[in-house]
Amino acid sequence: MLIPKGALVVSCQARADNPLHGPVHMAAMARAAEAGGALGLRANGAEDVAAIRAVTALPIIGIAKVWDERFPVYITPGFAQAAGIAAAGADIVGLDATPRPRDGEPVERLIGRIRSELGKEVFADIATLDEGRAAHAHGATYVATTLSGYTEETASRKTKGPDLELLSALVAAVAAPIVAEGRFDTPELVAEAFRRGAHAVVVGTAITNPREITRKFVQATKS
Ligand SMILES: CC(=O)N[C@H](C=O)[C@@H](O)[C@H](O)[C@H](O)COP(=O)(O)O
Repeated sequence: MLIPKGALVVSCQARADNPLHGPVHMAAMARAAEAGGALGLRANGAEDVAAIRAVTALPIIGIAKVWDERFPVYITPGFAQAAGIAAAGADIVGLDATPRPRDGEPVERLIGRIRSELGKEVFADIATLDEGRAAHAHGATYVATTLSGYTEETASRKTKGPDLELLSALVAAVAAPIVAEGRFDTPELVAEAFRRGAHAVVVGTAITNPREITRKFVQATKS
């Protein structure tokens, strides 16, 4: 299933150190997001994807994060991870589509194999306009601003807010549905992304991470 135009996609992820870690909490989070009007979901790991698949028919962007200090790429670095989340019920496979070193085949080959061998759409997380262009040329269905500010080359772009400039540049130059993701943490920023031509917007932390939301409020008690 594809992500409809104008969709709010909610990313339901909690790392191991987060009290909400685990498929039971993430499936509940996904149900809450759907009840609130989300038209798509993003989730990490086969367990969480399977638990979410069991409670919703919404399109799921599945990713599998693997941290390995030898490689900077951690979002679905190889075909084995992609196959795992596809088998768990993801409709779309999300992956790091930057040309950085990864534990696996080059990203262009990975995208091709996900499409031809798994029959899944590909959601390309990128950090620059050139990476967006390349991901589209390699056959990614969606191109998303997810990694802006999180790669060495773009570290200076990790401002408080999202990378709206990159979003606009991608919309102008890449003939694929462009998804706004990364630090879209207010309804106003979501509206701004759509004004700039985003196909969909993915929101994570601001909706599904109560620890971070609480920290923001606590900060206000100290200012
Ligand atoms: C850089 C990276 O690893 N981003 C991850 C990708 O899956 C997640 O940690 C983010 O929460 C997600 O992209 C949504 O963004 P935000 O939580 O800012 O709304």
